[in-house]
Amino acid sequence: MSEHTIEAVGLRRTYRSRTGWLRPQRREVEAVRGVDLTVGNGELFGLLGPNGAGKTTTIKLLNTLLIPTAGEARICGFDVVRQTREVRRRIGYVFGGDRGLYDRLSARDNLRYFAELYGVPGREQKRRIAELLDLVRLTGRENDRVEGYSRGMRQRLHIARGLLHRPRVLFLDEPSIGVDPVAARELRQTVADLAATGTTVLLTTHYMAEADELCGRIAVIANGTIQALGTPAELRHHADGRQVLEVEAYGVGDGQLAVIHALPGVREASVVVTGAAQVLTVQSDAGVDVQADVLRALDGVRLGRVTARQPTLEDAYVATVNRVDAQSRRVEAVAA
Ligand SMILES: Nc1ncnc2c1ncn2[C@@H]1O[C@H](COP(=O)(O)OP(=O)(O)OP(=O)(O)O)[C@@H](O)[C@H]1O
Repeated sequence: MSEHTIEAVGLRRTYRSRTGWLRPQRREVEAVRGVDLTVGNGELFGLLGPNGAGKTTTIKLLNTLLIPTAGEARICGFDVVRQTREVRRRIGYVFGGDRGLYDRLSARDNLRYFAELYGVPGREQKRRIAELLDLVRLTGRENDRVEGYSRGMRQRLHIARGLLHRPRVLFLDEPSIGVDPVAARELRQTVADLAATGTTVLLTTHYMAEADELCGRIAVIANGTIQALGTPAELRHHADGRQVLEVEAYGVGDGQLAVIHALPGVREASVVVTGAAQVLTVQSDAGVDVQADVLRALDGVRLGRVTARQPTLEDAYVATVNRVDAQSRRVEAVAA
């Protein structure tokens, strides 16, 4: 089992909570329902999925913050339940957002403080901190107070903090959440540089482009299970044999979307709101020209640009996630 840096077999986690006050009811959420995963040494692996898919729960099961309801996992050969100390020594955890740094201290002093906390030997601290400031491109700003940092800079400092004790594995949970596109690009560069140092990275993200650019392999997770796993190129094959029509529109309703979905040759149809406009994306079999039918179904809706294009990794992802949504709706209907 131990030739993999991360290995999970049949991982499950059910949350039990109570809702209501007068008549409390028990509620169970199966957040992770049997995840099998192996990540090799030095790999940059992405967990990609929509909100509530189970990404954070999976990370927390692997980094010992949560105990699995069933299944097992090992990090560098150590069991996450029975050998937590061994595991913790070898991992770092960085999550998106602003918490966890001391605003009134400089980056250097923050790192000094955490180096003490993580037991980095005194004689090593100075060199390690300088190395990390360099890696996360904060050299030159290291003596400024963190309160003046942008979100992207803070996030890079978080990464440096997570690496102080030279972990073999770094868990990065949604690193670019709330970070502007330019800063997100710098952040991605930091993650790529980090992977080049041989650290194994498990990254969760909503952003397809981020996963595509950075990750050697990606697992698409939805509804608590892995729906697709492979290199970005392999995942793109899920959309092979398809073509995509994109229509900018203003006011597409659910009824019209259902009609488009039912058209001959159409495999997926979804609407995303971008600013004032909607973008309707229709995936169809490559040999079938659905454009005229789609435009007819949109009769009365104000339309903008209409583009036909080849499928991207994002389309493959949408296809996978929509398939899961449809399945779970069917299961709910049967249960009702
Ligand atoms: N502490 C908790 N108690 C009860 N339910 C929880 C708890 N934490 C998460 N859940 C539920 O478990 C499911 C998976 O959540 P999780 O946070 O792992 O998803 P995620 O893929 O990380 O989502 P996001 O991208 O929104 O962070 C969701 O339905 C969520 O509501």
